[in-house]
Amino acid sequence: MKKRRVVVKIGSSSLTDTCGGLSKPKVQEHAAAIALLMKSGHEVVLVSSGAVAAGFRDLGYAVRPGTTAGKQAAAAVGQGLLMQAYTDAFRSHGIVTAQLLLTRQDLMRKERFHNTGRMLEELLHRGALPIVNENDSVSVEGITFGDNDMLSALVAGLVHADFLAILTDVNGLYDGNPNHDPDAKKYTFIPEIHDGLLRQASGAGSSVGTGGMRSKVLAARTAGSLGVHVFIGTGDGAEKLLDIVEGRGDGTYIGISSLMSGKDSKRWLALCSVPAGSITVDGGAARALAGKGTSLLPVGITSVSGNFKQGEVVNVLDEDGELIGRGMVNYPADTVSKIIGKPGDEAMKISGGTTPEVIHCNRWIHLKTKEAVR
Ligand SMILES: Nc1ncnc2c1ncn2[C@@H]1O[C@H](COP(=O)(O)OP(=O)(O)O)[C@@H](O)[C@H]1O
Ligand SMILES: N[C@@H](CCC(=O)OP(=O)(O)O)C(=O)O
Repeated sequence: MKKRRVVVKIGSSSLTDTCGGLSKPKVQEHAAAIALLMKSGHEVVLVSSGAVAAGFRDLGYAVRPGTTAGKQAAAAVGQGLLMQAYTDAFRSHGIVTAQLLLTRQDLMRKERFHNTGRMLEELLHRGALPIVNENDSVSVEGITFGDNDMLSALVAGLVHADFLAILTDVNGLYDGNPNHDPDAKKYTFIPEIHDGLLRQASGAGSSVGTGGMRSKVLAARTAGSLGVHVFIGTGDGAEKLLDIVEGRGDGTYIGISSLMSGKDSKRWLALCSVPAGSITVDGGAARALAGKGTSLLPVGITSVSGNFKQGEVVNVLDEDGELIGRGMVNYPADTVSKIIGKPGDEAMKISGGTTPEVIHCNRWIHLKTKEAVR
């Protein structure tokens, strides 16, 4: 896989324990995952929250302070603790850390913006890990970044990152807050952010997080406009970030289809994707898919199995049940079931979609059975 420049954003909820306060085991787990990503050849910039959450208890606050002065004071204590924990954790992996505290003005003025960018380039060139946070203790109310989700999107644009991974305490964007609505459904793949998605995302889920899912979706939109692809979700263990950049993360990918362009896309479909179901096609469709440049249309489908969602990957089988390939679907399983065997116009009327293709040829790989991985 291509070596990528990745910005990783870690929220307060993923760094603290249940009573607030920094969780060293969590810091160490993130450090192991970032170290593995760097050792695999990827360049990483870390945007880390957690200064206020790490500092408020030592100042005698029972909960995260609400006043500006309280947050600034807690951040002045917590930022040092946060960096100390990161520096210790990364030293054990032989990685040098660098602290960068930004205020909004640093990115608003062109000269400072370029200086910051050059400095980050130098750190990356030297193999160090820049760790960025807002300079909370001196940031002036009204001209802050608002939250670190937006800061991470701007940093990703500044360093021309390929990918922004936003790690949080929930495994992706749902069509409602899953902590309140047990029937909320998760999006695995979103081509781009539209206003309807913003309406489905609400505020913070923990007592230490600030912006909630809404600020992540807004950040994803900004990152997208800067040409950066985004993942929002979670993960465990040292492999989690490698899994995320290779398309196996537990969360929502935004704009990932173009990230996985050309050969990378095909390789990911073949090797790394985990099929969420299968579609069986008739002989005509099987022959067409085996040739070049053909998309899968509903008219060639004979049955559907599994409860896959839009944007997930499915196995495509011939009438004998043999695997012929794998592709990313434009419609969820229940919609595909309704348009089986239908001509394009009728299928679009039923699905309400803008394309009759169930799998576009750019998101399809033809596999011989013995090449199949799962
Ligand atoms: N549509 C949604 N999908 C997923 N999570 C949501 C949604 N709307 C609101 N949330 C909430 O957003 C929270 C994550 O944001 P936040 O608490 O600010 O985390 P962090 O500290 O990682 O930035 C989740 O725990 C969840 O309660
Ligand atoms: N800069 C602040 C974090 C602000 C913030 O956006 O927090 P979060 O929603 O947990 O990412 C801090 O370090 O405490």
